[in-house]
Amino acid sequence: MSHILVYIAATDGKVKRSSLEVLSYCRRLAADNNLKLSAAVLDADPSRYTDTINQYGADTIFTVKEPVFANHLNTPLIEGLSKIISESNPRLVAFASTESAKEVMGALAARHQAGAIPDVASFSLNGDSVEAERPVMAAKVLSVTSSSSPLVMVSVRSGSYDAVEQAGSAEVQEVAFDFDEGGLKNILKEVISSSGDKVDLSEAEVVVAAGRGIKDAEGVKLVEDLADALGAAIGASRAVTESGLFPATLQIGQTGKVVSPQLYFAIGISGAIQHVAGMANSKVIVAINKDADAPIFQYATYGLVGDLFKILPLLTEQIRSVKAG
Ligand SMILES: Cc1cc2nc3c(=O)[nH]c(=O)nc-3n(C[C@H](O)[C@H](O)[C@H](O)COP(=O)(O)OP(=O)(O)OC[C@H]3O[C@@H](n4cnc5c(N)ncnc54)[C@H](O)[C@@H]3O)c2cc1C
Repeated sequence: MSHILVYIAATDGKVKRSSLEVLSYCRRLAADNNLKLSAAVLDADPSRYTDTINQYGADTIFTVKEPVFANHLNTPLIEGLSKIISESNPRLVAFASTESAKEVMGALAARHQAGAIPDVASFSLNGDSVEAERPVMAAKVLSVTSSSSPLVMVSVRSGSYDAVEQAGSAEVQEVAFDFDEGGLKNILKEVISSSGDKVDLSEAEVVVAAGRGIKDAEGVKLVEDLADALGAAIGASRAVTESGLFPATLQIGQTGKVVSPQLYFAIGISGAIQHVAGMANSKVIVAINKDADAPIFQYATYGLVGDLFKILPLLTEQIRSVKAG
């Protein structure tokens, strides 16, 4: 029986939530189409991830163990996944839309003559064809794309599906893999963490995002205090990253990161369509803005109309005292 293969992205001992979302959805898709579900994890020590993957009901977990994967380079990843695809012959390969997914998926699709549909918000398998919806033009329009290739690859925007546990008893298959690092055109010399990235923005459950309304260092401090009280990741609008108040790596939106947390605070953000394109998938959106007509309130679950410089200290204090019990 053919299968759906899900690539599991994992770093520092933690599986990316977006990969578990894709795996959960593919479990349903596989069952509906009489296919098996497989997961692939490639790491210096993949065994540290198999228990977590097993909580999401895969039939098989392909593991590839190689020290080179510790460096997070795309070339060995492409080679390792290519080997799994050649040996196991899946019907569909699904990725979470992470930073490297487009390059890895593009290279694999070219090599295996597969149809590739990147950055989808939803997809389905109908007989011979894979059909997907992709947000385009700053998410104003959904384009429907389909591929009837014998092998199709998709990458899925984070937050498109829920990660739903269903414990399984997957068979773990170790795939033999030899990689000659001498052939690498890129090498990783050093990893420098960004100071604002205490919590990984793309994977965060709670995001506190700052807009131009925060104005200056005092506003930055208020946003940092709220994020600290909530254990949240900090994000920002382009107006703020361009002003230098927060680094460009924290920008959310069409030309920044796409986030899909359980809880999103939009602080002094007007709600321009280019910003909304990066956060509209958030489950609960709380907007704080002094302008009652700001477009962000159209997307907000809860809206607070008022001066953020007055609201944030009170909110942070309340959260701290609730957490302190
Ligand atoms: C091609 C293109 C790509 C783009 N990509 C992105 C992107 O990826 N991400 C992105 O964010 N933007 C992007 N933009 C820019 C986008 O169009 C907006 O200009 C930007 O999002 C505005 O940021 P903002 O909401 O922080 O600022 P503003 O629109 O200036 O809004 C500031 C808000 O703060 C409120 N405010 C001010 N003072 C206070 C106060 N004391 N208390 C409470 N509220 C207050 C105001 O009422 C206002 O609503 C892009 C634009 C283009 C053309």
